[in-house]
Amino acid sequence: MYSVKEAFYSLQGEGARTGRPSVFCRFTGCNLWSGRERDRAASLCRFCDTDFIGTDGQHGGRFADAERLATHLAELWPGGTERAVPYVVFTGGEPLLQLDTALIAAMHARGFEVAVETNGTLPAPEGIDWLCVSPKGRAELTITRGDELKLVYPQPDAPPGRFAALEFRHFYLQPMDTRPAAITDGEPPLAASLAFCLAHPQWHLSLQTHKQLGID
Ligand SMILES: C[S@@+](CC[C@H](N)C(=O)[O-])C[C@H]1O[C@@H](n2cnc3c(N)ncnc32)[C@H](O)[C@@H]1O
Ligand SMILES: Nc1nc2[nH]cc(C(=O)O)c2c(=O)[nH]1
Ligand code: SF4
Ligand SMILES: [Mg+2]
Repeated sequence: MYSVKEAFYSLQGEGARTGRPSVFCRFTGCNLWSGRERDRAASLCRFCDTDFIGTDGQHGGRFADAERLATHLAELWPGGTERAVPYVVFTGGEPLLQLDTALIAAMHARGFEVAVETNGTLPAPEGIDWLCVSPKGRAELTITRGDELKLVYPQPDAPPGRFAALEFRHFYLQPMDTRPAAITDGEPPLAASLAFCLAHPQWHLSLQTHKQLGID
């Protein structure tokens, strides 16, 4: 059984594949925050910009097996795009609480490339085509290799230097959107991220372009 908060077709807004049309599957639940505002200040991840409670979002629901969820997600991909490789991004919440080899295989069988956005604290199943890890300063990172490391910046307890020697192909700083958590102290994230990237060119800037575009 899989619990999905919402699923939608949009453009990847972040990281190395920014701009790529993608089906997003947002799983319910996370291991670093309950999702309830009253628990935010005491959680391991405090700046989350996402509602991942329940299954009541667009195209959300509970799916009995991998075949049913894969069929549901594949229906969100537009027809008539013969030259595009279909692309699904599993996110959440924390997708590695639910994503398994059966679902990856079912998406591959439908022609999809499979991407994952994870906090990197849980083991990843085999077969993921694009792994994006976004470390959270207060949580132990157990995934130390992948395609892109996308660090929300600044996090006082997660300086970029801690991650710079890990085995990733791309290193991104993503300015923290302080609105969800009503964070008002500290340096402005965009200016701080820009300055850090210019001073440490291993790191590239990732903007959350979907927010600028006003899309999901
Ligand atoms: C909502 S998370 C879901 C996937 C997974 N739990 C994770 O944290 O990577 C998706 C992406 O949004 C980023 N993110 C969450 N809150 C953010 C914020 N306030 N500002 C910028 N990025 C944020 C996360 O770091 C992650 O890269
Ligand atoms: N357009 C768009 N791109 C995204 N990339 C990662 C997202 C996420 O919430 O994991 C996300 C999202 O929520 N929307
Ligand atoms: S950003 Fe990711 S790890 Fe942090 S609470 Fe949100 S879903 Fe969980
Ligand atoms: Mg998001």
